Amino acid sequence: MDEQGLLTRLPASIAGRVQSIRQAEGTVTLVIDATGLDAATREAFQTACRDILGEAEGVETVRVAMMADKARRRIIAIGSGKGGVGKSTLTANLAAALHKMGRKVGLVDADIYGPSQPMLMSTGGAKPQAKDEQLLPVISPLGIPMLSMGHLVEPGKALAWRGPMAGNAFGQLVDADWGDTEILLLDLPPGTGDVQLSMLQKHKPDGAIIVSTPQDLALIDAQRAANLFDSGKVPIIGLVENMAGYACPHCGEVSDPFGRGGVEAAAEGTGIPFLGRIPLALAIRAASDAGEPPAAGDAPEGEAFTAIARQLAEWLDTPQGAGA
Ligand SMILES: Nc1ncnc2c1ncn2[C@@H]1O[C@H](COP(=O)(O)OP(=O)(O)OP(=O)(O)O)[C@@H](O)[C@H]1O
Repeated sequence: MDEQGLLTRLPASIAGRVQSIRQAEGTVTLVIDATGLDAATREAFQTACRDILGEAEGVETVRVAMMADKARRRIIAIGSGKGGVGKSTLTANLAAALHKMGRKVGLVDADIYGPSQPMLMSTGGAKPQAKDEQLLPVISPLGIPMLSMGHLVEPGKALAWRGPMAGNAFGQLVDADWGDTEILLLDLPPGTGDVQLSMLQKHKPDGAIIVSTPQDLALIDAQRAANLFDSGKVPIIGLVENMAGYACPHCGEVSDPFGRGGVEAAAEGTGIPFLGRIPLALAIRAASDAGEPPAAGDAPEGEAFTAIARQLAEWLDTPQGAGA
């Protein structure tokens, strides 16, 4: 029986609340909107789903996830095996694109080596307030709540931090008062050492995106990042290739200074989804330096970011992304 067929078996009161239903190898996974339901009704809905769908042909297991009234906040980490590959640029633009799509997105810049989000999001110099010992995020000109290591310490000061220290400061950022933020994007420090590991242990993200440039060396590092997330049991949403092909601003010819297709091939080899490529473009760098993420506007250089943000949004709506 297909998913639609399974859905019709459920009473309308439950079926109307089903956010997603997926069936694979005898397991049916349901995500149900539990807004306004009391504990007894939730329990009853879960039991009914298990009983009714468990009787359908070919169904062995029924998994039901109830999304609480206040949607659970999902943390998505953006990582890279090495620095300078565009991890922060991607994170800022994913935040801008998701915000534009109407998602309640916030941004944590955990990059102690070079916190660049204050510049990318035009919040340099802002000092976060605290209430009851909890930090209050700074609101960017785009309306995106954010906190950065750069808001907490002077440039360069956090560089010598070791894992536990960085982990504590990071905990303060993630445990801030994020209000109704539903998606928290996490700009991780580049690399795969104890600093990153301690951050993942402190707050396990719900999913991770890995950024790489097309060079072989960057790809080897990206594989290390994949191993780091695997060992922390963080699902990898996919790989993004940045600085892929250079469009000459004078003649328009596209060249591939770092090769082409390497990240996609690497993704294929490891079974990690490939989310897309972002060209190396002067306009991206100029907009980033000006604190105006291109994905916030309608300029063509924002499109590649928006396409990736759309895939992230889709992943978040799957049972796995919903934490089912
Ligand atoms: N697609 C792109 N086209 C042009 N410039 C880019 C692109 N992506 C990133 N850059 C530029 O490359 C530099 C490094 O980018 P970014 O700071 O995002 O990298 P990163 O991986 O976060 O680095 P790190 O975390 O090591 O500081 C920045 O100057 C940024 O503007």
